[in-house]
Amino acid sequence: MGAIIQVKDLVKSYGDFEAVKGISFEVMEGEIFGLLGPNGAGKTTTLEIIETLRAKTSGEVIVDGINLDKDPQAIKNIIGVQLQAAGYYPSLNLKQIIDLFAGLYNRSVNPMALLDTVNLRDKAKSNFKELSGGQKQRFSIATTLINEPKIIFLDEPTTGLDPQARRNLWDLIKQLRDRGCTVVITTHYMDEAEVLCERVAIIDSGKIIALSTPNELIDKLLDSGFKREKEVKGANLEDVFLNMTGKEWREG
Ligand SMILES: Nc1ncnc2c1ncn2[C@@H]1O[C@H](COP(=O)(O)OP(=O)(O)OP(=O)(O)O)[C@@H](O)[C@H]1O
Repeated sequence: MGAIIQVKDLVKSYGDFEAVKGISFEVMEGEIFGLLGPNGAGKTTTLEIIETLRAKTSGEVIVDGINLDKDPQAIKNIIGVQLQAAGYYPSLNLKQIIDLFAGLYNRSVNPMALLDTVNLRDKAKSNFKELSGGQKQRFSIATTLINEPKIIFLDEPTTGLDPQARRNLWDLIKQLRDRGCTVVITTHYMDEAEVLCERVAIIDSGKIIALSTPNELIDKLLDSGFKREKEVKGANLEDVFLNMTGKEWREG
């Protein structure tokens, strides 16, 4: 499969400050691609430029053969973007919000089937503000799927979730990939990137400093003679926690 996203020499300046300093990368069709980097590295800026939500300073972005400069609307039609929670209508219930979005996209969707995908069928009649943090995250992922996108963008989708909810969201993201969706994700959790991503780009101060599979990056570090200071045990505290509290969703 070929590249579905091509980014070439992308630059973004905010006034005198260059937040993205000429980065180039490709995302392959059907992969889960991770953008990793410390706070302020330029991940969200890069993502929002590709999503057509922020103007770039220079460079080229092509999504599924569509040039961002020529037809941003055509790009919008084939992508799913996880919206900020604050963007939802507080007085509508989940089913009504899905119906509303489906109308905006001019798509016919089965709201209950969509809620099943993210394990929220029981909450169909609840308002968004009545959901827990994990439920809100899952619902926001459900809304990215309404227009049956070829690519979905998830900006730190598991931040603030408990270990059960994180693992279940990982399963959901893998299922979307298995259904043919390309997924671009940003995260600060390296365990998440290692489990989910076929390839990752590490961004630091607006530049890509590494781009490969997690395995290759780890092997390269080991080849350089790297050794952990503390010997690693066969399990960690998260394994203890999950073993004692179970892996099922905790909040409906
Ligand atoms: N609208 C803006 N105006 C001015 N500077 C901005 C603007 N948006 C982002 N920046 C700056 O650009 C840099 C990159 O920000 P960006 O949000 O892309 O980083 P990030 O990698 O997503 O960080 P985080 O992990 O904290 O979300 C930061 O130094 C930030 O302060």
